[in-house]
Amino acid sequence: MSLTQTISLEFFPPREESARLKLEEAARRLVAHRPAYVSVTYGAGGSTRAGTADTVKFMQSLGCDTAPHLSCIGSSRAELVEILEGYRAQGIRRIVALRGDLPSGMGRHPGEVHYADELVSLIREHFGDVFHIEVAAYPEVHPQAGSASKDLDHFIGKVKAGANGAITQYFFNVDAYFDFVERVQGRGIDIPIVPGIMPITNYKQLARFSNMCGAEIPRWLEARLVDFGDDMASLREFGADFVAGMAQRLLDQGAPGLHFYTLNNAKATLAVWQRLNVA
Ligand SMILES: NC(=O)C1=CN([C@@H]2O[C@H](COP(=O)(O)OP(=O)(O)OC[C@H]3O[C@@H](n4cnc5c(N)ncnc54)[C@H](O)[C@@H]3O)[C@@H](O)[C@H]2O)C=CC1
Ligand SMILES: Nc1nc(=O)c2c([nH]1)NC[C@@H]1CN(c3ccc(C(=O)N[C@@H](CCC(=O)O)C(=O)O)cc3)CN21
Repeated sequence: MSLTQTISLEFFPPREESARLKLEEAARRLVAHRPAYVSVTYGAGGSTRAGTADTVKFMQSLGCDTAPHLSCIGSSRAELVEILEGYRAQGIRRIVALRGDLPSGMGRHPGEVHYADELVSLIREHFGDVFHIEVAAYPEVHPQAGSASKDLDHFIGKVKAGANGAITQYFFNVDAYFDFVERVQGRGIDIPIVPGIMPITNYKQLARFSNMCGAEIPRWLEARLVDFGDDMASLREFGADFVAGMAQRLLDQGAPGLHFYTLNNAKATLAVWQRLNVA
């Protein structure tokens, strides 16, 4: 790793007491390695806005630079501004600005702010440069995008609206990442685009989520993962080797850092780090 490459972590708000203890333990273990910042999801997997606020406070209590995710879908401008005012008052200076996932079965989504670029504009309009803003990027193309080029245009729109950096959807094809970065740079944009890294610990869960969010599991990788069946220990070992190999190539070929989707599980992320030589 070079000195400028950053490691950041993502957590999600727990839904119940046992999950809260798990999150707190995982966060303490991972934060000991001093990530550049941590992010906390909003609305993912049935979590609530209050859950994000609590988890954000907990991460701040550990001394972390903390970036709450903020989804705009279904919220009014006034609600979004109110949330941001609260964050500013509690010392938050970094936001991950997202559209958010559409509740399934809905057609055109309600609310006043429909896409992430409008949320970025709203933040800049009301708060100037108070917040450092990260947005999402899709090296394998967002599943709801009309085309790869339209998706790229929408990404550029978010940057022009004022985003400082981007975190990618997870992927298992390194070439897709570098192709995306090249296309963005070809449009004269040079914000850091940090690969989002998903540890592999559970094939069925990974397959379900990947199908939903449009991340491709390459055929050969899927076949290898399926082969482990119920042998979770071997699958985790193979998964950590694979993800670490990919992460190392990303760093070696110039990615500006790595953002780990920890899923509130310290072990899986630590297993990748051990193989990476970053601790
Ligand atoms: N780092 C993270 O937390 C990541 C989160 N996600 C999730 O993915 C979901 C999608 O959010 P974002 O990427 O922020 O949404 P976005 O608003 O940037 O894009 C969503 C979709 O709408 C299209 N689109 C964007 N602007 C448009 C416009 N003006 N007109 C027509 N179509 C437009 C895009 O091409 C894309 O298909 C979020 O729920 C987010 O949580 C995905 C990847 C990484
Ligand atoms: N479209 C989309 N929405 C998101 O919320 C999102 C992304 N993409 N990509 C990046 C990260 C990854 N996120 C994820 C990825 C997987 C699970 C997942 O597998 N959840 C489990 C439950 C996890 C647990 O409770 O331990 C599940 O079965 O759905 C959750 C959030 C959240 N982020």
